[in-house]
Amino acid sequence: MVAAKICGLKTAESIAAAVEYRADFIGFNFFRKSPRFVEPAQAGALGRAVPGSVLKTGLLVDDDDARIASILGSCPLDLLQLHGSETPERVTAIRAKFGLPVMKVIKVRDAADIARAADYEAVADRLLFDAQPPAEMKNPLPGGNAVSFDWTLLQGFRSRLPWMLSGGLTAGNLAEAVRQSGAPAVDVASGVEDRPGEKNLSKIKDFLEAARSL
Ligand SMILES: O=C(O)c1ccccc1N[C@@H]1O[C@H](COP(=O)(O)O)[C@@H](O)[C@H]1O
Repeated sequence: MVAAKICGLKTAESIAAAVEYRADFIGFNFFRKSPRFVEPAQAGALGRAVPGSVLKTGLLVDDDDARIASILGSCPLDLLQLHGSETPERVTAIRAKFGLPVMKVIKVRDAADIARAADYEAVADRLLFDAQPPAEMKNPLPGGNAVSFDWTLLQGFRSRLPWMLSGGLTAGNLAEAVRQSGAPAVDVASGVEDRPGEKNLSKIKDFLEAARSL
């Protein structure tokens, strides 16, 4: 079994499916330019239906303290996912100010990117490896682009921190992604959707069942 996070949830139905099929984490996306963006007040209301055993994650991209405080004022969260270019110093500051665990995202194209994870070992609580979008992609998001990287780059990766794999995962490629990377946990946004921002409940079920079967 690998732990699983379903990210970019913004309806009661998709949250109910994630809870029913035993997601370990759910993610609310607070990056305004994303098709998965959810208003913090709406996320706060949706979050009331999430049992305490499922960690509510807030996806943030290079937000300042005022915005993070404002989000947390409307939406209690268990984990902050920092998906921008936050430095180790910024991660330290966010963690100290808000008193919440932080998952720092490392965007991967080659082995040098994996090595950058070491910069966050002492300051983050978790790591998440996502793909860097290819240079030719037009208007990529900072994540959630349904793009994978070479999973074998993570083979033998060791960290004192718990870590997750993301980037272009689906129920169909999950077993191979976990086999090649050794990931103990996985995260998905696009791979459980019909269109950007539109979750498909059957795909959520299939993804979570696939994760539990590994
Ligand atoms: O999903 C988004 O719209 C998004 C926007 C900005 C930053 C990150 C975003 N999503 C995260 O990206 C990865 C990969 O997603 P996908 O499965 O390839 O679509 C995942 O960790 C999402 O949490």
